[in-house]
Amino acid sequence: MAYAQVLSGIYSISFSQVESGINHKKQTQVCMEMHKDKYSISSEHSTMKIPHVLSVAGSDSGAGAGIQADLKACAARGVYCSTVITAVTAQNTVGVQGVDIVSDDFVAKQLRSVLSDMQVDVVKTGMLPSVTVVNILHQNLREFPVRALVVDPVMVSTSGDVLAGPSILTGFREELLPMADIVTPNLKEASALLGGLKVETISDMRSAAKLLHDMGPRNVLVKGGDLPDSLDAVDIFFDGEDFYELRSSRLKTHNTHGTGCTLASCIAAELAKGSSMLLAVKAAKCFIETALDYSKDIVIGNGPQGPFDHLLRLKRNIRKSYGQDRFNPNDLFLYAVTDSGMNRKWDRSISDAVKAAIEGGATIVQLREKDIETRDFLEAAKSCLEICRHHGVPLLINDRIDIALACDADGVHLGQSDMPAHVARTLLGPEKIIGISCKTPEQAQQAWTDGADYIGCGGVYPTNTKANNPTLGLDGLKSVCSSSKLPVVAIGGIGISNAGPVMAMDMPNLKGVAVVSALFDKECVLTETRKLHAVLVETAATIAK
Ligand SMILES: Cc1ncc(COP(=O)(O)OP(=O)(O)O)c(N)n1
Ligand SMILES: Cc1nc(C(=O)O)sc1CCOP(=O)(O)O
Ligand SMILES: [Mg+2]
Repeated sequence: MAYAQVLSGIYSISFSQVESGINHKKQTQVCMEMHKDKYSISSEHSTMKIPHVLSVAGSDSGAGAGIQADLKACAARGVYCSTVITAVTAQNTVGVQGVDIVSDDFVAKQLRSVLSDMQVDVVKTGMLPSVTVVNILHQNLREFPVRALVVDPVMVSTSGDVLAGPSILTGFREELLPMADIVTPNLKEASALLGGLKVETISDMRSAAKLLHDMGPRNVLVKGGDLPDSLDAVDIFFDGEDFYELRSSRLKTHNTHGTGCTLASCIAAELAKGSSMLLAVKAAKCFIETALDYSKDIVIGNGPQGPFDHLLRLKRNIRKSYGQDRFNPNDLFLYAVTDSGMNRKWDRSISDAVKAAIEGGATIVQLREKDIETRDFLEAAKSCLEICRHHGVPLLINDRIDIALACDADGVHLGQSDMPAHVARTLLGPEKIIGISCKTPEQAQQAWTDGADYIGCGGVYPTNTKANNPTLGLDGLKSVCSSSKLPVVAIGGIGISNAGPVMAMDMPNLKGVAVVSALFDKECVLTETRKLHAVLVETAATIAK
């Protein structure tokens, strides 16, 4: 019953773009009946609606991509997945040895079987081998509307084998893209959809996203995994108004077969659970990064490109896997920490300061409000949370677990004299982010044991913002980084002039810098954040060379 209530909450989240497609579900009723010594649940219809994705795609006998990847990705995200198989491929880690296309009639039959009966929330498409199949899908979606359509315009396998000819492009352009809530092409697919336009740089990706958006999909994600000379895997997300550059670290692994199918399926799964589009995309990217990292050394097959393991969650410590889902260490890249005194001095509200920092490129925000009333802190936290959620940026609260709980912030940052991390974990649960300040290797090791998600290490340089704060220097930062597996963010006296040398230390777990006065003790937060962001990006690019 509680689960049914939770789900009804999820469905109340509006999908304004797809409202016309909402499938009105039958109301269900449950009654608990007591029969002597036992309870039974009776209902006229089923009482638990499980989020449901229908994958319309080809089968991969090697099970790294296609329908098999979609099934595993949805299972990993806790979502039911039904399937319509459009083609059967004989495929392994070497390449595609054969393709047997399922007849158009039988694709139509499968679609009708599922859509007419099973209350699908989101349809995700992969390999669509002919324009006729696109027509059939289009007709079925008009007859059986769903809440969202995710189109992965598969044309070529990762091994380079062609899975759909150029004739499919007309079907995509004229029928599927105008109905799609998101389309997720890689560089080659974006170029093909745009008639051979060159898509080779981040700037090309932005232009391509805009042009593809003009074809009708509500959102576009151009995947830059194949970008040459890029330190990170950079994708461009465009929602028709704003561009977002989504970065994740590029992992050294050959086990990448099926990442495109998995990404699209994860987006579909998150949408089916009620997520907004940007959060769905971010969660999907984070899942891929975690799965690739977990699978980087597994050996399946003798070919150049192996599959990865979607179901790591089953094999890992539950808390850590939850942790990986909702916390992406790359979010520590530019960490904005507020200070009410500084914002008061410059006559702006906390929420205006936070908004400007995010617009300038801050990737995570901490409210560190040492001298305001609890009631005012809570109000400020709620309005900042709204801004942060809108931009997909996590919001943490300094010291005050009560405030974090009351406004449902994404987590807390705690110092050595604050509540111990393991107690905070018990109070906050497995999904919240916990950061711990550490100045020594011993504290860093304890933070890991206590279940923290990241370390804040400082003061790297002398600071006026925190009284009597010892300065560790770059050497102190290095020794904390080397003694922990946790991601680290450097803090203390960092600004535009000295952020470069911090990041240039190139410690693998040093993910970014946290700053207070460099952003907030300035007249224009937006300008200062942009400048610092540019310095960090430039340093990262230099290191990559
Ligand atoms: C990212 C980050 N790192 C360190 C700190 C300092 O936290 P703490 O030691 O609890 O000191 P106060 O901030 O509470 O004065 C931080 N806030 N953020
Ligand atoms: C809040 C805080 N914690 C520190 C630590 O060393 O743990 S230094 C610090 C203040 C950082 O402010 P600024 O960027 O203005 O120097
Ligand atoms: Mg503290």
